[in-house]
Amino acid sequence: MRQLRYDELTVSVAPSAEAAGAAAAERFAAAVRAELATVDTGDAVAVILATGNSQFGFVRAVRERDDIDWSRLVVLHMDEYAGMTADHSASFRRWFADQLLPYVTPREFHGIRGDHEPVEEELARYSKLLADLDPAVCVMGIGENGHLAFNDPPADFDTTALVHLVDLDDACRRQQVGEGHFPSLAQTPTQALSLTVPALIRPRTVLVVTPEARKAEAVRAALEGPVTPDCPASVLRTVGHAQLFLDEESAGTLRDQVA
Ligand SMILES: O=P(O)(O)OC[C@H]1O[C@](O)(CO)[C@@H](O)[C@@H]1O
Repeated sequence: MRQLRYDELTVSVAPSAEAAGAAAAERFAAAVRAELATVDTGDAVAVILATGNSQFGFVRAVRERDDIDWSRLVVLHMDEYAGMTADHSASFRRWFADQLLPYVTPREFHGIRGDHEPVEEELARYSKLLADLDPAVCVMGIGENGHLAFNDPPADFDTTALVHLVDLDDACRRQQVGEGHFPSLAQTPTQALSLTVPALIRPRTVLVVTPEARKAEAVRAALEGPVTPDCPASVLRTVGHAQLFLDEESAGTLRDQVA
């Protein structure tokens, strides 16, 4: 795996999406073991995990590992469409029900109830969970528009909120149609509940898994462009405890291969 560095950010380039996910899963397992060693025996550690096609390599690798004590992990996630029921095929809670929970049994899994009314109550509930559990590790992806969770550009880097209601931009919504989650743009939700950028980068270990050629432009902007809310993922270059896992395709347009 090639190692690059952009400002404070370590970037690892794996030969394939599967290898990038496996490398992130190995780092995740090590970070979890280190965190568990710092708490009392029997106590749990909270982690934030992402969903989406970019996370398949990671989730497939992490659920097969035998060195993660899931009984001592509390799993949170980072976003859900507003109004979305948990059984809809595009629901991010459904993603966990399909991709992770049949394979491993965390002590607790807390889904974001996108369909809860009023939405302010759900934002407050999830914000309190995050504040109380203080997650130690976050694993996420980068969207085609450079977003982190559902923080589309321009993202708020300075908010003191942990979870907020956001409008989804057309690029983000088009990606969801392109991936087959919704039949058309008109049927794609326009709002979501999302962890904020400060909440996503607050954990002591931040692992970002972003394979595939369709992410290459967002990756190039995040690493080689300015650090700006117009490219939300560029904030990762200011985070000393983050590591980005690419494959050769998503790293394919990087001009300055900084060793
Ligand atoms: O994996 P995808 O679908 O490319 O998405 C990248 C990021 O966007 C989201 O799917 C939606 O915000 C995140 O959960 C994920 O980390």
